[in-house]
Amino acid sequence: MSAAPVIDVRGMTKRFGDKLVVDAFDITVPRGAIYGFLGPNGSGKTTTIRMLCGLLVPDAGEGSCLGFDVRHQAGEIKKQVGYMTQKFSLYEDLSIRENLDFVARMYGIKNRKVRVTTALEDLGLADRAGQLAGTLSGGWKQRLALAACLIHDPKLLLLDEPTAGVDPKARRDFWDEIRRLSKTGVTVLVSTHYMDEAVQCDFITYIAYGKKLIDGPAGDIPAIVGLTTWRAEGPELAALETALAGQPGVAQIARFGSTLHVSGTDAQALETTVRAFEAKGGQRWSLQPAGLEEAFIYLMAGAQDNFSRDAA
Ligand SMILES: Nc1ncnc2c1ncn2[C@@H]1O[C@H](COP(=O)(O)OP(=O)(O)OP(=O)(O)O)[C@@H](O)[C@H]1O
Repeated sequence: MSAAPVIDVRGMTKRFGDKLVVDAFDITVPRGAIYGFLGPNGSGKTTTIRMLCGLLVPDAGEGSCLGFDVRHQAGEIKKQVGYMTQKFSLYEDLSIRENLDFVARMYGIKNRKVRVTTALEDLGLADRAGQLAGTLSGGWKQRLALAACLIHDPKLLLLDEPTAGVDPKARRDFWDEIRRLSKTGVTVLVSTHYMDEAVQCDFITYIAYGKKLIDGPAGDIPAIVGLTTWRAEGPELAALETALAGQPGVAQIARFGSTLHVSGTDAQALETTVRAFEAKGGQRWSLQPAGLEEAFIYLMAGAQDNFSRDAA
């Protein structure tokens, strides 16, 4: 029997004043999946996550999270979800151990001391358990935050831009941990602005202005976005890039190592442009299977603050 989805909601809607921040959002997240949540700043990702874990009451919409009704069983959901907020939300003037112990107390964990000690060991921080959280680097703070949101063994992790501002090595370590958790059956919904994180997800959903625009298995996203990509190799790529900008069919030019990937959604117009450049000689051109990287760059290229016009 296939397991029921861990999140299954429809029509989730939230307004703040007269601003429609999340507009009839649907999502179905299978058990054990890593689901990437992408979108420009201010597109409603945090608001959606907060509705899913019972911290915000939706104005409309229905469904379940971990088998509990999102509208009427928020208390149950909160107990069983691990939510890592965008901003470090632990106590900077408590030590690492004290922070974990505090969170473990809140969840009423049995064998609290043992659990905290295990979490410290898993975190690689057992030697520095007495260090104040406020003195940790960004990467270690993020690991501490992850350990805190795992202390009650949640079956669902909601991670809101968990690696913003941490270095690539810490990000890789973090993702190794996320993949390990996913293999044990933990389900993960993670919002991100990073391509190297998006490519690690099994599914991706993309929202803008509170509306879902794209949703599907990560491998299907390039086809859904509908990009055609041509690859140019050879000398003088910087000059080529400048010359290509704004040409018919060229929506995006991205440098990948020593090649240029030129993409657009109008395959015909793009090919006409590419053939014209090819005829001039200089670079070798080949059609490149559409990849998630190009699709991600394309989606995020329009990523300005969605509601910035309202702030004026
Ligand atoms: N409590 C609130 N009261 C009023 N407006 C809010 C509130 N919370 C969020 N907003 C607004 O709702 C919109 C969506 O915000 P949200 O934080 O959900 O977006 P986001 O996609 O998570 O953004 P980011 O990627 O920058 O974290 C923004 O315009 C934000 O200013």
